[in-house]
Amino acid sequence: MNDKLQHPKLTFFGAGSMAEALLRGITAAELLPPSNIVVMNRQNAERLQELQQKYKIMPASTDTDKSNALRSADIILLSMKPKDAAVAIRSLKPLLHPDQLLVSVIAGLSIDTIHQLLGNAQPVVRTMPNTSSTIGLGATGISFSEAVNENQRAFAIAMFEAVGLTSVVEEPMIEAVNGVSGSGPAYIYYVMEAMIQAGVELGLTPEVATQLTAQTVKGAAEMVISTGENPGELRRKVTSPNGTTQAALETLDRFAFQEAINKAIHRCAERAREMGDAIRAEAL
Ligand SMILES: NC(=O)C1=CN([C@@H]2O[C@H](COP(=O)(O)OP(=O)(O)OC[C@H]3O[C@@H](n4cnc5c(N)ncnc54)[C@H](O)[C@@H]3O)[C@@H](O)[C@H]2O)C=CC1
Ligand SMILES: O=C(O)[C@@H]1CCC=N1
Repeated sequence: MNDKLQHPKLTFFGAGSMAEALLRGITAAELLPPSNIVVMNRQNAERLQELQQKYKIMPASTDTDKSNALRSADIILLSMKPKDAAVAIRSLKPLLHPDQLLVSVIAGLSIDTIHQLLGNAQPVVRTMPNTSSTIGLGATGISFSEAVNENQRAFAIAMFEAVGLTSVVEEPMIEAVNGVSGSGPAYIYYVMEAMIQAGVELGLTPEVATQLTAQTVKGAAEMVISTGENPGELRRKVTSPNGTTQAALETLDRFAFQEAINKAIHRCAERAREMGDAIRAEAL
């Protein structure tokens, strides 16, 4: 990897919750000196000051600073909401040079739509990370446009490996990644909310119910990862015949729990495609 990409200049185009999750993970992993990182948003200067204080990065709040941050970046991380993507990416057209790398975390936004908006075949890395990147336990699907060179590919993978598990997939699989792991933390939080509520109804304090729930989820995940056994095998080891767990699982089946999760994930992927189509309609 040439020196330029060993310490590339990285500009965050968007400074919201996903951007901060990556920023925290990347700075904690010391992948880049904070002085190489510039963060910009639409207009919230206070937000930029907060990120500068927390991560020692450089804010870009004036129009001149923003243009300079985009022109001089080796990598631009597109981290605005899908509804804002078309306008933001079009604004890049007069600023980009051919060897700058765009890295997108934007749900639904395809590489081809980015190319349509820019009118060129800019090197683009399309990803679907999740907010667990904040603590280095992220799960990211990553795909590449043809123009991405080996150094850019290696650094992009290193960026997301710095914040968790990274899986190279063909671009059409990114919506499936969105359904399973991009939005996945929210499904687990939803289950945890219900577990905590039930624990409190049964007499536990909210603190104890939360601690027991969090440790149970963490332990179950670690059992899958460290034993190599699949969730079904591990579930059966918990389920004593006619015992307490079987009674609980039968209740979950009566409420079509697994079917609900399955349909939610398919709907999530479908929504990502809908959002991508909406951005593409703006690009045409
Ligand atoms: N939140 C999550 O768990 C995940 C989010 N994503 C994707 O990350 C992207 C951002 O999501 P969030 O961080 O949740 O949204 P957010 O609303 O928290 O942050 C969006 C940021 O983009 C900035 N922005 C919008 N238009 C801009 C413009 N024209 N110029 C400069 N900055 C602009 C906003 O000021 C804000 O800082 C979305 O596309 C989402 O699909 C992807 C994976 C997970
Ligand atoms: O809910 C969303 O659209 C974003 C993308 C994946 C997680 N959050």
